[in-house]
Amino acid sequence: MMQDHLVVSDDSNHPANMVCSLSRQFYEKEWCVGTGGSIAIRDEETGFCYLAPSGVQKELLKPQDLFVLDGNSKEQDVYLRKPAGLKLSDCTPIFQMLFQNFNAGAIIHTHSPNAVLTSLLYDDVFEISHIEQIKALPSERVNAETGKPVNLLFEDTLKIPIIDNQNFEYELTDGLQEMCQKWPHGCAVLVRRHGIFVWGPSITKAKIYNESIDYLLGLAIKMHQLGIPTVKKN
Ligand SMILES: CSC[C@@H](O)[C@@H](O)C(=O)COP(=O)(O)O
Ligand SMILES: [Zn+2]
Repeated sequence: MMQDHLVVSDDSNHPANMVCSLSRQFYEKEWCVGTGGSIAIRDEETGFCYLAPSGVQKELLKPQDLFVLDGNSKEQDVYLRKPAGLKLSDCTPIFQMLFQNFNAGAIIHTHSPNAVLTSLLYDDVFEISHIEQIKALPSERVNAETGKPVNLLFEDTLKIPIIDNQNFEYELTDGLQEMCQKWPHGCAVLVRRHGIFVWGPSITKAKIYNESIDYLLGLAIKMHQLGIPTVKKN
């Protein structure tokens, strides 16, 4: 029972197609090379979670390579689709923790060189302020009328916590969960000498957050080289 109908669709916005097309894009950006990185999407309507297999070249992924888990179930590993001969992403415990406990609709994990370098320039938290692009990222504030989160302002400071890497991906889950509890409005955690996890309520939002953060991390590295502080004191 391959359940191909769960992953085969003409719609380019179908989660299975999005995992594949974004994995290709992220390979081109050197965020997901040599099998590194992974993307997971939870379909808002069905609650089904689309996950990539482990240890494969992510830029070559096809929808038929994807696993589908039932995100509606209290049990962790209810497989709706399990491709033969493939193993679930090592990031799965982290993805499930973010889907279940922090309402993530999509998670992007990359080994972006900007993320790895930035994790070596800051101790516990990456910080940057007064750069226009931070306005693409969520703040702690909510809109009084809609109750929905609003984005950071130009003069706000974006903060992203950093945790230390471990030998195995699953060993990062508790540290990441701790940071999500400490920073409930955050959308990213850097993993030192490894990369970054970025999430959002949808894959569109997660992609915008990931791109914006990477742009800011790249700027921060150059600012360090030029001796410019990344947080502006008025
Ligand atoms: C280059 S191996 C990288 C893995 O250990 C891991 O960090 C990773 O990003 C992808 O794991 P995967 O199991 O292929 O989804
Ligand atoms: Zn990784």
